[in-house]
Amino acid sequence: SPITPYVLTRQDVSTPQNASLPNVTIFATGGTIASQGTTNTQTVGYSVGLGVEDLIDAVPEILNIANIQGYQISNVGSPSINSTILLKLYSMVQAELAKPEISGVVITHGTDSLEETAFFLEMTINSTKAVVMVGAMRPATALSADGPLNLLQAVTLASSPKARGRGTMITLNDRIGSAYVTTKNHANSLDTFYSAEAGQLGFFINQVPYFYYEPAKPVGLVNFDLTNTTALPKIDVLYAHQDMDPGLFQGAILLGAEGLVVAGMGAGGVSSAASEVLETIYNTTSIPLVSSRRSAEGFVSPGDYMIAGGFYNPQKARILLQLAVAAGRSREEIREVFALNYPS
Ligand SMILES: NC(=O)C[C@H](N)C(=O)O
Repeated sequence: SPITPYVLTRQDVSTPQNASLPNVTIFATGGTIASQGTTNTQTVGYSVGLGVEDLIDAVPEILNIANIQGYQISNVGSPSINSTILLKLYSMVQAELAKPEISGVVITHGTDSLEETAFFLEMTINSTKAVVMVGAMRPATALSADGPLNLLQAVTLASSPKARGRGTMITLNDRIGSAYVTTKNHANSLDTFYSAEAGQLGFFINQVPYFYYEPAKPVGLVNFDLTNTTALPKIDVLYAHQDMDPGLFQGAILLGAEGLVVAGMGAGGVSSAASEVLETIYNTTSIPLVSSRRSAEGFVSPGDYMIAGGFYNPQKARILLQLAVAAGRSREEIREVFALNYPS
């Protein structure tokens, strides 16, 4: 069913839109940025409930930056974001960016799975306009809530001509990161999307985005056209550990998984028992098996029958595998997609 937009109007002037300002559309999905606690010191155990109009109304200053309209895509904690929501977001964002009058879009999202949605959009949206994902680590009711300034910065970024050609970006706590590599690093800290390895594109100084580099594309970037896609395949991530039950791999396949990502130990290690089961799956099915790492950073090298995840962490590898399977790529073609992010 069509979603009605919420348009923020200027209460102090008679004309709601300012023709000299860029137009930015906000898609709200839920998360801490849309959450409320019962006291202003509560920073855990709060609940999602604020709508896109509340988020926008809380920062009237954004009217000095852009003409804003907002759509409510979902209103959930980001662990509950699923491929149905992703496909809805994809088609609405793609359609919005195709409108000549739109400068860019902002997606408000819980931070827990924000990087997965961001990576999904990075690999599917076909536009040079800015796609900015933003969240918050403190609920809207907290002392020093971070959501309002994060949202103001996200709208500023989506309005900026300098943000074009940079793919999907994640902004939080003054930082601007590339969706291709940025990861949630800390469960509680405001600076959770800080990434020491790569992916920091810029920083806000007094709310002005400063980019360290000219626009550049990550080497492994691919574009999947989802125009005719109505569902995404089931891909599971299995986390390796001492005494892992190798039956979990077969169990996932029995439950309908069309691909598996293994969050292996170190640079992708699994026990010899697990490896035997995975090799049997490889030899008896055409299911793609991707080897990633439970270590926070690093590279998984190509070696055996497993498709090496390279630099992709398990959750990004899962999205890439999901898109490649949805595109009908064979196991060997999927290996080539992943190989784009290996050194050559
Ligand atoms: N900071 C956050 O947004 C966390 C929240 N649990 C979510 O991802 O929805």
